[in-house]
Amino acid sequence: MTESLGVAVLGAGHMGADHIRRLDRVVSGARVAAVADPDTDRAKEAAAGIEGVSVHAEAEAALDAPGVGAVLIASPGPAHEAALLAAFARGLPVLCEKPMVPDPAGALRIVEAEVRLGRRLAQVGFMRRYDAGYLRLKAVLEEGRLGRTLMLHCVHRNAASPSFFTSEMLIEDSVAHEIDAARWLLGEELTAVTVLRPRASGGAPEGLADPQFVVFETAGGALVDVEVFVNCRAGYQVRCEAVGELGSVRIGDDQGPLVTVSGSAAAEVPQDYVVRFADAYDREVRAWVAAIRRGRVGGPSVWDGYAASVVAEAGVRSLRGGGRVTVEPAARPELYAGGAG
Ligand SMILES: NC(=O)C1=CN([C@@H]2O[C@H](COP(=O)(O)OP(=O)(O)OC[C@H]3O[C@@H](n4cnc5c(N)ncnc54)[C@H](O)[C@@H]3O)[C@@H](O)[C@H]2O)C=CC1
Ligand SMILES: O=C1[C@@H](O)[C@H](O)[C@@H](O)[C@H](O)[C@H]1O
Repeated sequence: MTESLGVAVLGAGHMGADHIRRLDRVVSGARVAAVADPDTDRAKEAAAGIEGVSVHAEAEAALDAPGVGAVLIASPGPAHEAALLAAFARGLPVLCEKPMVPDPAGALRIVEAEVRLGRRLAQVGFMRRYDAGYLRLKAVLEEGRLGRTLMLHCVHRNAASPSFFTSEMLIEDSVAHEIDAARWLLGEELTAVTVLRPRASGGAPEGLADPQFVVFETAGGALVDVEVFVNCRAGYQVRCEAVGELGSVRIGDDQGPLVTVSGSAAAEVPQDYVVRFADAYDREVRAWVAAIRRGRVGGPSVWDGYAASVVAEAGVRSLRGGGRVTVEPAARPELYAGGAG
């Protein structure tokens, strides 16, 4: 492919606007051809100054706009199923933000639709797989120096949650990242989940179960714990430590530059994911564009998206008082053969 890849971006909110900027200014070989958002003012603002872009209220109109050869879905999770099916119907490759489809039945419909096509068309936006720290952690585990991995300890804290956030979304939207990262790092499926609730923080909106402590069991007998705290107020903090038989490896403690002034020294803490994972999103979108230009789609698959939804749904049942809930996924189609993640 010699021409740049024309991308339709669906959703021009926080992530969509950031991906539009990235496609326009950071990633070579691609351009923003169309933007869709029911809030057309927001879409126009995100597309301002981009040559040749068209703006739409309806997602399907953007997919049919001139020059569109791929789709980046950054609308809210419940809108993803319709957008993925519309892209598949047009044979357009997709990068779909997580959660791919929050409801496992809908997620399975996406798997089945791609299997009917007989080839991969979609990549799911689990960007931790492109983060330098996570990649180093995975490399250490694969070297085998630590022996078998026994446990992962994860921390996922946001400074504040959006106003629409529910107790279930701490698992479906936030812990979704750790579910995928654990499957990918360990190469094992998560088979059971238990969600514990400490007392709620006074900093969380009334009624929100925040923080939560989530424990996953894996098929091979490892344990993964996740502290998720989406109104921690202090800043955005994502850490992961793998404990093996012979040692441990930990990422996420890197600080910003140390500023010393007026008798004290302090390091800056990023306030959100757009800053903390900026490099990972860049690498993710670059890899997606490069693969499409070579006629392929790689990265986290719709099966990975489905697996995350099934595990998260089990987590939601545990949160609602189900205790320890076992995960019961559908059979994995041949198209996605290989280990977990
Ligand atoms: N990978 C990551 O680290 C992150 C991923 N996300 C994911 O990105 C997606 C978007 O999240 P945010 O940008 O934070 O939400 P947001 O609420 O800031 O923006 C969503 C936008 O989508 C628009 N929209 C609603 N229905 C639509 C439809 N059918 N078609 C097109 N646009 C539609 C809304 O009007 C809004 O402008 C979600 O799936 C979220 O989970 C969000 C934050 C970080
Ligand atoms: O994906 C994300 C958001 O949707 C989610 O709400 C946040 O908790 C995560 O930190 C962020 O990476």
